[in-house]
Amino acid sequence: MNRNTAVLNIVKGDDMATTKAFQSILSVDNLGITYPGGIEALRSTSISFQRGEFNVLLGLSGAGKSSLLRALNHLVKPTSGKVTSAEFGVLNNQRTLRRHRRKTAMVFQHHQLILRHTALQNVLMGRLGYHSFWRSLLPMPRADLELALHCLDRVGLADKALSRIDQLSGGQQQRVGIARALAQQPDIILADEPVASLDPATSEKVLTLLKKICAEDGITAVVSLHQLEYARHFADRIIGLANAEVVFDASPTQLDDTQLALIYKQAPTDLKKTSKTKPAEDSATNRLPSKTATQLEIA
Ligand SMILES: Nc1ncnc2c1ncn2[C@@H]1O[C@H](COP(=O)(O)OP(=O)(O)OP(=O)(O)O)[C@@H](O)[C@H]1O
Repeated sequence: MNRNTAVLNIVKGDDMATTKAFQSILSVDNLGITYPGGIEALRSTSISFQRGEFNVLLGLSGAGKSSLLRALNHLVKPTSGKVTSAEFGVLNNQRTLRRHRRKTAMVFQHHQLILRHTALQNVLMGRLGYHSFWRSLLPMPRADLELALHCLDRVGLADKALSRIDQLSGGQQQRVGIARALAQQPDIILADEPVASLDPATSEKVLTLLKKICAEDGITAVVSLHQLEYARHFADRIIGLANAEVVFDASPTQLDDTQLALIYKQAPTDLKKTSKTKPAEDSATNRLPSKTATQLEIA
């Protein structure tokens, strides 16, 4: 069943709780992204993201995941089509964009933290969007400090508040990245390959934390991943991209070998041979097994 049909059917059922669960928070309409030089990263794509949903973007390298994700707050400018925030409207002017960005936090693969600053100072950066340029030159208000400490506590790093980022492990750094996103008090978190630099055990911990926090705070997440097993495990909804187009958009339970073949452009029989092993099973080396579906995406 097409996802939109499924949503409509439920909404028609007049179940108010379910209707609320499917409230759109952000949508893209006929979105196209073409980079200078004519590389088409996204072709006329329309998607509606629902409040509180944990969305995972899957696809081969170059499929268009980062471009779509970054277009959601205009870090990449769409060439055609539009992005609409349910709260602030179409992102077609600076004022709307600023308001939308303030409530849309980003988590990056390489954290984008300032290494020689403390964890607390980095988390406080999440508050900058709430202050004027001039105000941000002064020490941050006490309420912001308390909020930043609370965010560090939620990611289990209260005791590292005064540690420099370059004294933390990769997993701890990413948790600081999540705390900084939280300090923004966002409605939406965009996470671009947030666990690509982490080992499997740490990746699972970071994704578990991100999912838990989003569920607790009703945050909508759009997360690009290269690991199929994590997508299956954590996503409420998987959006599969191939060749700059959405080729799959449904719950993980509907992602069968035929659909995977569309995303990874392989024959379903080839996928069967390689899609069974789970990433955590190769615990001896703490690396992904050499022939798992998780690596189909990386190929
Ligand atoms: N700044 C850019 N300038 C020109 N072309 C770009 C730029 N960024 C991305 N592209 C191209 O756009 C296409 C989509 O790239 P994108 O980074 O969105 O894919 P992706 O699915 O996120 O890939 P990956 O998983 O490797 O990050 C690719 O062909 C890529 O080379």
